[in-house]
Amino acid sequence: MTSLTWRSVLYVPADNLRALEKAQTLGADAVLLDLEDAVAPERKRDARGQAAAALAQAWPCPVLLRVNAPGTPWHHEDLELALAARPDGVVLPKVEDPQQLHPLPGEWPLWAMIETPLGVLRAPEIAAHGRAAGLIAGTNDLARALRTRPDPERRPLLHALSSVVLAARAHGKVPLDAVYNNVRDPEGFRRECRQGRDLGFAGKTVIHPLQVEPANQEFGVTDAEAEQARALLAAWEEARAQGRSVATFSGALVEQMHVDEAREVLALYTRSAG
Ligand SMILES: CC(C)(COP(=O)(O)OP(=O)(O)OC[C@H]1O[C@@H](n2cnc3c(N)ncnc32)[C@H](O)[C@@H]1OP(=O)(O)O)[C@@H](O)C(=O)NCCC(=O)NCCSC(=O)C[C@H](O)C(=O)O
Ligand SMILES: [Mg+2]
Repeated sequence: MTSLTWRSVLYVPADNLRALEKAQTLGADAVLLDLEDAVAPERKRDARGQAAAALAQAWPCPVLLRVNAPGTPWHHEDLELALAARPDGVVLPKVEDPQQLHPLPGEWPLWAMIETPLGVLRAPEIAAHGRAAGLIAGTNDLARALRTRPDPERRPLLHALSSVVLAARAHGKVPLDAVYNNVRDPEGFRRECRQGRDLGFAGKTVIHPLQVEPANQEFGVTDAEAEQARALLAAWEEARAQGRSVATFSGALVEQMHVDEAREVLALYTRSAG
């Protein structure tokens, strides 16, 4: 499954051995080993060692490594680990400038976290960077920096979330939605997944085993959606065979972009099933 079709990306604190073991079995489309905010300063070294051991194992999915930000005391050693252990990608927190991606060694794809006001404003330049594979929204840090009030509908953050999607999509990169902190609120989690999907995010970052399958469902393609896409394509083929340039399906206009979208839906459906 390519990163274009990651529905769930599971954060795992790299100092939590049990979580590292468990993460291999949970069905997330990708796993993100965290050396940053989920790991206390005095545990960074242990976390690095455990991340190295985890990356040496065979995983059923791609594994990303979130390093500490440039300018922190841990950044260089985190990068050395990344160079040696070769994760499938490196996640850089609190990116505010594309220049921060330039000096990074290695050849792994970079995932830039957009979680500060400046990061949001510069998201287009960051997404345009050649090594950026995608943008990840970080609403815990962003909400704090913006001094927003908590809002179950994320209204104070909608502009920023859409900016992340817009910047990533403009440059053909993958936008991943932020985490939902309440791991015991399945309804709220699903609601936020649906909102993220409506906004254009490709998938969601998650923090707990209970969030993996719901994210896979909400960002995946249902049997009914696949059937709908097939029927639209059939209506299109029929119209084209009759020499018409446009078609209607269920009473609505169908043009080439709807056909492209239906093909994308079916490709995602096939990849998710496999
Ligand atoms: C949120 C948690 C601290 C909850 O922990 P806990 O209450 O201990 O969970 P449970 O007892 O329900 O756990 C049940 C079992 O599941 C395993 N587990 C828990 N979380 C994970 C995980 N992320 N990956 C794999 N396995 C996990 C437990 O070990 C239990 O296993 P078992 O012993 O077999 O029963 C905790 O879930 C957690 O630490 N989550 C990750 C937190 C994290 O990574 N935070 C950093 C990213 S969030 C962020 O801030 C993004 C961004 O930067 C921003 O600014 O927004
Ligand atoms: Mg953060």
